[in-house]
Amino acid sequence: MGRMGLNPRPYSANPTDYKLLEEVGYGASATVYRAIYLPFNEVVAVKCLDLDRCFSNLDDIRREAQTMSLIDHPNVIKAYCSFVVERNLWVVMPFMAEGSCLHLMKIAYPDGFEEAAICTILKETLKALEYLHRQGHIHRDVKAGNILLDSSGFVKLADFGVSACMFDTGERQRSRNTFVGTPCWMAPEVLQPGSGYNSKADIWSFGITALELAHGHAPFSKYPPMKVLLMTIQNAPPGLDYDRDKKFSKLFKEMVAMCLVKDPTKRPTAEKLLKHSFFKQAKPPEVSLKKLFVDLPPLSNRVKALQLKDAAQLALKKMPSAEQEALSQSEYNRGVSAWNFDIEDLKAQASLIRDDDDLTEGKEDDEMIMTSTTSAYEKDSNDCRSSLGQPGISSELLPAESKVKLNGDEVSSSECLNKKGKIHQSDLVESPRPGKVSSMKNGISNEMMPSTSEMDLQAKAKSQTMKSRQTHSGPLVQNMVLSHSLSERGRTTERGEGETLQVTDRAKCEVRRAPSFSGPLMLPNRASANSLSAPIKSSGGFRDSLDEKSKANLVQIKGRFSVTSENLDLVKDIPLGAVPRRSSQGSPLRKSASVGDWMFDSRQTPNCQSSKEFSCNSLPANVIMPHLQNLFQQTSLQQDLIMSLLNSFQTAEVDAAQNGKLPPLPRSLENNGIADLAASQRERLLLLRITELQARMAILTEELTAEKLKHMQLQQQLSSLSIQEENGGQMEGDV
Ligand SMILES: Nc1ncnc2c1ncn2[C@@H]1O[C@H](COP(=O)(O)OP(=O)(O)OP(=O)(O)O)[C@@H](O)[C@H]1O
Repeated sequence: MGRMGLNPRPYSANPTDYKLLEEVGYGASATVYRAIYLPFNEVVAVKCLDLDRCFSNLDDIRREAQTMSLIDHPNVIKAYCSFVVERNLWVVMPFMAEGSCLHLMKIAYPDGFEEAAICTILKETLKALEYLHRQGHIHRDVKAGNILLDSSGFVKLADFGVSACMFDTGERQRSRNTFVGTPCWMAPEVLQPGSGYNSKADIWSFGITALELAHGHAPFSKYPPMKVLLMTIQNAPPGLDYDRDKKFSKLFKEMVAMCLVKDPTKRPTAEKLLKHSFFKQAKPPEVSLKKLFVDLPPLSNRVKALQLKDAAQLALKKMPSAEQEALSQSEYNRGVSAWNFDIEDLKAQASLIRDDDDLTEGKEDDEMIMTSTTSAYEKDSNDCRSSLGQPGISSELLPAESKVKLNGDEVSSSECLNKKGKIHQSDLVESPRPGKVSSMKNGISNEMMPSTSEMDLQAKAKSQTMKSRQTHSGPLVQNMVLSHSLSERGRTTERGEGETLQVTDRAKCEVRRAPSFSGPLMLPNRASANSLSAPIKSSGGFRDSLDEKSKANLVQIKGRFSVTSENLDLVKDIPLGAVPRRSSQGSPLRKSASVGDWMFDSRQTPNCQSSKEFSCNSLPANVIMPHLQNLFQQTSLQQDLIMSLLNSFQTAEVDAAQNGKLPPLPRSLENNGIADLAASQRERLLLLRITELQARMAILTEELTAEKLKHMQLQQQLSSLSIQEENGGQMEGDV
């Protein structure tokens, strides 16, 4: 790799020529440092990509770095050079002293920017997109977190981590049928692999970014990624349509609406969009943007404050993933947010969620902000405070104080609140050793939680009474997918009732690897970092475990969901409310475990009462019969689905055993050398899941049996009725 680009002043590929200073940002796979390039005594940014945490192979990364180096546009960040240092790829770039728009909003503009600033930011970003698209690139990760500002207010679009070349063929082209990007910002066509997409996907993300800049967060950003995915596909596109948006001009609303059209062919190109009247009013960046940060402390201090905030937030949420999984069992019965096996239920849930729910939650967030905002940085402190609480959960429920470790020093969240920007330089990362950057993370830990069963019970009980809806969203890590929503709520409440979270060395974990919602869908080991951003790739894990028949019928793979043409038709035909959920009891038929045939159990022959019920039934048989058939069909379908899920779990276990691998261990435990404990916990959890599925299958089987029985009885009644009718007819004839 080495030197790249057309820069007349070449930068060396020697890591010792760079003095890494403080951290100024981190993403899903990278940490960014302010650095000095010693030969020129020039400030640069060095992005240290942890190659172990990247999905791409080295060739892809090399290509991306090459792409960055060939960029030549004032609104697109270019790479001066890049080179490998141990297991990291260092990419040297211009330093953007004010960081990303996302950082800025998180620190000082939690409700978004005013329209004039948004207009300028968007126009500059659009110029970057217009250039990239003209060069044949799709950026694929347009969002506020990737729009950087320098000290003059100039705007540059960053992060080619997931960009693609429109002219690519073969493998790389095919990879564009996978999920790449960050769920909230992803266009519907990107979320539906197989349909393919092009530069218009960036226009959708651009529209979402406009909403993000207007509100301080992207639409749906508080929901788990899988829900975001469904909402993006099924709901009407978001827009500037609510009361809170009255302050925005018609032109702005119109421009956003043009971008957020589900049919990509109906979206304008970047070139055309730039000509929209909204952008005619844009002021130069140095006029409308510089004032946004003029009163703020230096970027490194802001980043530090955000890290503390993340850490405090994490301290409230974090627990060993095995515990999280166990906790989520109750929720899993019903069909959880991320791992929802009941597609119809999930669709219904998604369609019930309105964007203005976000608004309500936002207000709840705001209500938790404690003090008035006398200075921009004080705002951050307040923001920090607000982030400590789960939206909708009152401050009394929060622990008295949560402590985090920052570079070895224990810092309490209240200190974070009181610091008001006065973070001592000594707190800062000084100069990480080349190649060791990924290990220099702020540690945070929490005390071991109560036992799984205890927690589960309490979470179950408390989740019933919690009014607030789960509002996190975040990385869909394979081992953590069961951990969201209800379980989180239960846990938070529980902690709120007197449990003071403490830091122990035993359960250290990395702040940026925490399950932060509104983040990426990701595979295990993929770090969630930017809190609000990271790539998403389909796991395909579930697909692999489908049987051959299912594979043959496979029409779509959506993350962990595989929809087959077979079950698609059936699912389509099932009326939503008709799916039987209760368990019927006393079935006379039992499934033989050995042969799988239906056996009649004489001890459980229905009593007279039930027969009477049937005979008293005033509904004619021809009305009941189709309904029963329908129920029968649904129950069979559910049984099939459960069987295939069960198979998939078993296959996964067998595979793991054959490969000598267990499912990935919870990172915090792994780090603390108690991997064995974690492995056995995971085994227990898998067994639990299997048992639960089996129990569910047994219930469904019983229901099926009951329906079959009713069917038989109705048939008997029908035949006796027809015999009676025949006899009656004959008697009339005789008379
Ligand atoms: N040149 C730069 N100057 C200053 N800050 C930067 C620079 N590049 C990146 N950053 C900061 O670092 C953060 C992470 O960088 P980046 O987005 O490139 O990492 P990433 O791992 O690709 O993240 P993600 O995949 O989550 O988008 C940015 O959001 C920004 O705040």
